[in-house]
Amino acid sequence: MERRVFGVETEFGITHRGVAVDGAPRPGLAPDETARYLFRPVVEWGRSSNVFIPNGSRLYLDVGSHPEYATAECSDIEELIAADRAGERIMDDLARRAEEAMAADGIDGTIYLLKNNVDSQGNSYGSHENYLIPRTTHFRRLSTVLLPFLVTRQILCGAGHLVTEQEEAGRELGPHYAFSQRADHMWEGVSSATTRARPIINTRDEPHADASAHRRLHVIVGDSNMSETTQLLRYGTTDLVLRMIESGVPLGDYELQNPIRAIREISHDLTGTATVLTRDGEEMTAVDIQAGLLDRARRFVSEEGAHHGHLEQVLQLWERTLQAVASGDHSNIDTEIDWAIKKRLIDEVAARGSLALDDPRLGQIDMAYHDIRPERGLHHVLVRKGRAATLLGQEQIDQAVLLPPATTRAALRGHFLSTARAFGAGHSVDWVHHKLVDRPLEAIMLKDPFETAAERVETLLDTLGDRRAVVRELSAEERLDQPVPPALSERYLVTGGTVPPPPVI
Ligand SMILES: Nc1ncnc2c1ncn2[C@@H]1O[C@H](COP(=O)(O)OP(=O)(O)OP(=O)(O)O)[C@@H](O)[C@H]1O
Ligand SMILES: [Mg+2]
Repeated sequence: MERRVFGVETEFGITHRGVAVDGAPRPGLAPDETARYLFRPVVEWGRSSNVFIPNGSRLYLDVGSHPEYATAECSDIEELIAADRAGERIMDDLARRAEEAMAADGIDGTIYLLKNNVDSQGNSYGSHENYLIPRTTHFRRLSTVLLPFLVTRQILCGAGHLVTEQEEAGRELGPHYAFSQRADHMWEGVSSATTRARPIINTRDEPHADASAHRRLHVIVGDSNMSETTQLLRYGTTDLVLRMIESGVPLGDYELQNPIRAIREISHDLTGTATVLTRDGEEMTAVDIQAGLLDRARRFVSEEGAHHGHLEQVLQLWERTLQAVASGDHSNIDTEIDWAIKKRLIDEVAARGSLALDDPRLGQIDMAYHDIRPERGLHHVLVRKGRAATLLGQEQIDQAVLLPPATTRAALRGHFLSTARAFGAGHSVDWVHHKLVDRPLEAIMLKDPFETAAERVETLLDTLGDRRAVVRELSAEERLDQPVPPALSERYLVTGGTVPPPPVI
C-alpha cells in the first residue's frame, strides 16, 4: 500500500504514594481512585471519561485503572512517534493537576505514571499498534511471515525486563534480564479476543475505514517504548515487512510450530541462541529469522526505492541490533534500543553496589525507567546525559499535543470538534463519525482515513454561524494560557458576528 495509516494505543500503569513519615512510605490512594482524579479535568471538559480531544486522539479510562491514550491516525512514522510522545506529555500534565487536586482535598503524595507493561503484581497492560492494510492481504501470509516476525521482533524493540521469579512453567531460570515485558503475557497467535486470550495479532474486524477495501491490523504483542529510536525500529520494520507481504514478494516460510512457546523462550534468552522450531521442523534462532527478513528487506528497498526518509536508518539500526544480540556486545546499540539502554544502567548500578539481580533496588530502576515525569523518569535522565538517543525535536511533540496530524482525517476530526466547541454546540465524534447533536440526520462518515478536506464537514459546520467572520484560531501561546490542560484547550474563539439562533425542533 502506497501510504499507510498508523496508530498506537498506550495503557499506563498508575500508582499513588503517600508522603513518607519518618522514612517509611505511606500507602497512597488505590489506582482506580487515583485514575479518577487523573481524569477529572477530562470528564469536566467532555462530560465523559472516553473522549476525542483537539489533537484528534482519544483519551480513555476504562472501568479498570489503566488510563489509555490512543494516538490519532498518522500517515508516517515520525508523526506517529510525535503523537505517542504527546500522549506522555498529556498524561503527565493530568498527573500534575491531579496531585494538586488531591492536595486540595487533603491527600498528599505523588502520582507515578509508568509507560511499561507490567505492574508489581504481575498484571499486564498493553501497547497496541494499528496498521491499515489492504483487505486483499492474505491472512495466511500474516501467520506464515508476520507472526514469526512479531514473535522475534522483541530482540529489536523489547523494553527489557528484570525477571526475579520464575515466570515460565517447566523451566528453572534464576533472576535474569529478558528482552520483553509483554512476551510472558501473550496466550495465542492470531485470534479475535483481546483481553482474555491476548493474541499477538488481533483479528477483530473493525477497520474504522471502508471495510471492502481495508483492514485495520491490530497488533497487541509490543512492549511500550520509551526510546524514540526504538519506536522508529519497531514501526519501521513492521511497516516494511507488511509492504513486502502486500507486494507478494517471497519471504520464506518461518511459520512456527508453537509461537507462544517461542515468544517466551526468545524473550528469556538474551544470548539470542535459543532455537525455535518451524513447522517444517527446522531449528532457528530469533536472529536467524530476523536476519532473513532484513536481507529480504534490503533487496526490496533497493528494487523499490525508499518510501520514507528514515528507511536507511531503520535498516542500519535493524542490522546493528541483530549484530549486537549475536555478539553479546551491546555497546553499539545501548543508546538507541530500550532493552539495551535500560540493561546498561541496571548493570552499572548492580556492579557499583555489588547488587544481585533480584535486589529490589534494581527492580525499582526497571520501573523508574518508564516513569513519564521528565524530572524523574530514568529514561528522561539518560536522554539529558546523552546516554539515550532521540529522534524528534521538542517543538514537534509540543505541536502534537495541540494539533492533529495534517495528513489524515484526524485533521478534520480536530477541526470539527474544536469548531463545535467554540460555538458551544453539542456534538459527538469517533474515528469515523462526526455529528452535531441538533442535526443528527446530517451526521458525516469519513471512511477514508486519508481525507483531509471535506466540503461536507464545512457545510455542516456552516450551520453553526458565519465562521469566517467570527472564528479565530488561537496561537499556541494563547492556548497554553488557558487554565485547562493544554491538550484540552480551546483551539478556536468565536469573536462576534452573528451566531444563529438555536434550531426550531
Ligand atoms: N483505518 C485505520 N487504520 C489503522 N489505524 C487506525 C484506523 N483508524 C483508526 N486507527 C487507529 O487505531 C487506534 C484505535 O484505538 P482505539 O483504542 O479506539 O481502538 P480499539 O483498540 O479498537 O478499541 P478499544 O481500545 O476500545 O478496544 C487509534 O490509535 C487510531 O489512530
Ligand atoms: Mg484501545
